[in-house]
Amino acid sequence: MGDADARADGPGRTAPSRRALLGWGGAGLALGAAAAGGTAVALRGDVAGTAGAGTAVPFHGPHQAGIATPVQDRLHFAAFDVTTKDRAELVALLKEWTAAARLMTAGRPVGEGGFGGLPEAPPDDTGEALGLAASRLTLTVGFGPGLFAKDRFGLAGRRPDALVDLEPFPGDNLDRARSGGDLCVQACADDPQVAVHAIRQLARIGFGRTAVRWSQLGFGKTSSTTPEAQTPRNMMGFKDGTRNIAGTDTAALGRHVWAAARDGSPWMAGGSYLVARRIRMNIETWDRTSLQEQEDIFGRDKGEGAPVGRSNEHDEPFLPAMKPDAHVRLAHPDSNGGARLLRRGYSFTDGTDGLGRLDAGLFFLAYQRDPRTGFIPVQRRLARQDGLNEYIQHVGSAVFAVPPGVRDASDWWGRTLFS
Ligand SMILES: C=CC1=C(C)c2cc3[nH]c(cc4nc(cc5[nH]c(cc1n2)c(C)c5CCC(=O)O)C(CCC(=O)O)=C4C)c(C)c3C=C
Ligand SMILES: [Fe+2]
Repeated sequence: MGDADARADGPGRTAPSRRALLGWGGAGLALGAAAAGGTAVALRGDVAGTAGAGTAVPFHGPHQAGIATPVQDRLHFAAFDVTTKDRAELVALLKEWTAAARLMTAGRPVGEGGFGGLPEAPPDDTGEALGLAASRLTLTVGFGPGLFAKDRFGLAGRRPDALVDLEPFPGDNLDRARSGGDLCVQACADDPQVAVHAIRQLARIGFGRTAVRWSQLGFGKTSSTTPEAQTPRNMMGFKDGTRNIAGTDTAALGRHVWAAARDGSPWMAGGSYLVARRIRMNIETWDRTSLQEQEDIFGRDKGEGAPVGRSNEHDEPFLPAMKPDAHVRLAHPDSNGGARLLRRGYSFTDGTDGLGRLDAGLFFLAYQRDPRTGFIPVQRRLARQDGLNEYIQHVGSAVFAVPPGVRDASDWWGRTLFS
């Protein structure tokens, strides 16, 4: 039995899965190959007639899907602590996660499915996505700094210099319970149930080896990688993502997003670095702020999204025309030595804070080739000078090395790191 066919059913214990016992692994390989071949119509269901239809995003490729691929409507992001101390168990987990992700992104249930198997055992798949379309589900995995700690998994010498611990920025009010993590999985889909189902299956497969540390649901993407499409709006009502890096801009992606072997960690070539920040908005205060003040704060108008002094959203910003503390002026590459980020964040509303205010904001996700020349210099400037700071607070933070894509049906998340 291979690593991928062992599943933990308690701390330190592994048991053969029903999938392994019944030998369904070949079906996963065939589906992975189909997904790799290009856009596919994905059917999720155990038996003919229960399946939905929809588009699947190819799982295999040089880069993980979910970075430069078009942004979906919904997010479920989860950070995990690795609870096993055993490197072989961690490798087995990553292989099992890869096999499950390959199936789910192709619109298939995990393992043997949600019903019809051995009546004595729980089904391999929890079932809530049966009959739903693939919904452009992408699953993107990342490795946090803790994974590379000395005397843990023998990875200390492989920690990329770019995987820095983020410094505290002025104004941060970080909640440790919503920060950090050894592993992360970003699940994006057009159907929230599909994204939530995917994280749930991975958490379940990881039982005994990982535990969910924190998670975040998101809606209403606040940035897109498709500039030709309508720019989405954030919870402050402004178009967000106008000057994002496009998923088709291979030159900008190569320069600012994809890590290269020459950057110092060859295992990361084709990967990227993710910074996640949970940013709470004081929307009740914002809602009492005049339109002029709101527009000054961003340096763009609220209707069209045009930069100050210009007429159209995609006109080139003229920074000297903006207030010195305007967000766009401070975040623009010209103010930060050319730094550019691929933003992929989502809005969130997580109930209320007990004081009559919505716990709402932006779950900021940014991919870059190196946070030391990407997020960090931009955030240093914003944290000190941004007029937006009066209305926002950073309450969660994490950074992850996002390895290259899974090449084919025999490959797995993290192979280049562990091999
Ligand atoms: C450190 C990076 C950034 C953080 C944190 C951040 C928070 C944040 N941003 C908005 C809303 C908008 N941001 C816009 C542009 C923009 N923001 C950043 C970086 C961070 N934002 C960059 C690099 C840029 C692009 C600058 C440029 O090249 O012109 C815009 C304008 C539209 C757009 O281009 O996307 C809005 C609106 C919020 C609400 C927020 C925290 C809650
Ligand atoms: Fe911004």
